Amino acid sequence: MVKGVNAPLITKIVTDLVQEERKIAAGEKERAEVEEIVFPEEGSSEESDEEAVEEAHYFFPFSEVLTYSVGIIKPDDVLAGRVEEIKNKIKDAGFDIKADEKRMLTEEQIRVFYARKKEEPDFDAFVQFMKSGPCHVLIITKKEASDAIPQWIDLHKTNESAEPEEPINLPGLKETESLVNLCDVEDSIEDASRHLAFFFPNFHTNKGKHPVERTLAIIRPTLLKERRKFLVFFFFFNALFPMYSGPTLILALTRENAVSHWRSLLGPKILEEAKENPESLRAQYAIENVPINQLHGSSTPSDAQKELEFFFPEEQTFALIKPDAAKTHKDEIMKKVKEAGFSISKVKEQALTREMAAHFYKDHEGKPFYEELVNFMTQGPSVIMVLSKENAVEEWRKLMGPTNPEEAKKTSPKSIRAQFAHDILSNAVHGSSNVEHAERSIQFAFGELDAD
Ligand SMILES: Nc1ncnc2c1ncn2[C@@H]1O[C@H](COP(=O)(O)OP(=O)(O)OP(=O)(O)O)[C@@H](O)[C@H]1O
Repeated sequence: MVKGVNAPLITKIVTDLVQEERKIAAGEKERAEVEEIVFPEEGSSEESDEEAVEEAHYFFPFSEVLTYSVGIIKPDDVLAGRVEEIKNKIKDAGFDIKADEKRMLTEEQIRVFYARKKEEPDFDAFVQFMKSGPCHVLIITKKEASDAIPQWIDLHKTNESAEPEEPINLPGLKETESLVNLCDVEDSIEDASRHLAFFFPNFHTNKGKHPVERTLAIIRPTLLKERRKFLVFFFFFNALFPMYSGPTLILALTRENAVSHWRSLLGPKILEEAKENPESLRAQYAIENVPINQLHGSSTPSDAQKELEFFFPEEQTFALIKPDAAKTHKDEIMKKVKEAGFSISKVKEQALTREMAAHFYKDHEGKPFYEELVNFMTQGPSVIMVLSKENAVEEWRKLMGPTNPEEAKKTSPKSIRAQFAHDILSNAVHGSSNVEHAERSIQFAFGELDAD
């Protein structure tokens, strides 16, 4: 019970507010402007423009490095169930594993990868050994923005030059084990990129002359309300994922050196200083009698990363290329995945067990096509992937297209199912239907089962 309050007045206020909300929802009234959120500006990270430019070459997103290596875990270690252990040691040594595929290597692949050893007397026997069982082919990167390869070279060199009794040891490795012994990696950057193209033709490393970078741009409420035409400007950037958060427009802008480029277009953050440069956007779009600048841009690539992760968090989904499509259209489908902007966080080729197929399709148990579906899904290797992107679950479903390829051809002719599906059962790809399913499937396919 509330005492000492003007109940009729409170009732009136609440009723008025509800009425107002209804009018806003019906589009009859505009919402009153809310107090502006002030974002930390460049001052929070006192870095010069030069430094920002300097840092900008570590292309965004997510501090990925430009150099990748291909590593091979040999059949004896795979047979002995040591793959996870070796992968963990690679990670503990500061490397990141971008992809992992279990494969039977062909003689050609072995001879190409180990070309540097071809003069060794027992090379043919070694090739036969490598063909004796499945290997794990890894894409390895260094986590920080530094080159992955030199560290492998260092390890290799140290290993070769050291006394035989004193192999280099990394923490956690047995005396006779070095990373070089555990997982073969090529010696040079040139070899690395050649092998990457050879083993993972569709793995996109973003190695361009002008690496693409992203930055966050914010158009503050007052300007947004007054100058909507300003948005035309963003055609000069590749403005992705426009999102309205109340009355503020938040954009992820993409181009080479996006952070420093956007900052230089904005001009100084202090309006008085900006006005000295009338070409600057902050000067052009200053609002009379409003002392705050109307446009925000990330100060540095690392600030951009933090801000973008906050406003556009990356999502993961579970995706699978079904057995018949994996056999016939794998490369084309992987290409479409890349072109749609997904990063492939994990990938492996594996034939589903009945248990796995039943797990992925448990909602369909009892349906007339269930048995046929499980049989179909277990008939050969599938390509199993974790895909990352903003809004990944929905985006992947959109890229897959409708379940039935006949419908897909009509409504989404560019979708994977329109282009590569055979029929409603054999429809090329699978994707989780929501984030919870995706998490469970990822755990099921790459967590517990991998550890077995
Ligand atoms: N009527 C049907 N006849 C035969 N197979 C079917 C039929 N309906 C669905 N399927 C199979 O079952 C799978 C799961 O069906 P669901 O309705 O969940 O489709 P989806 O969500 O588009 O596909 P997925 O779950 O594979 O991503 C389909 O991908 C397809 O292989």
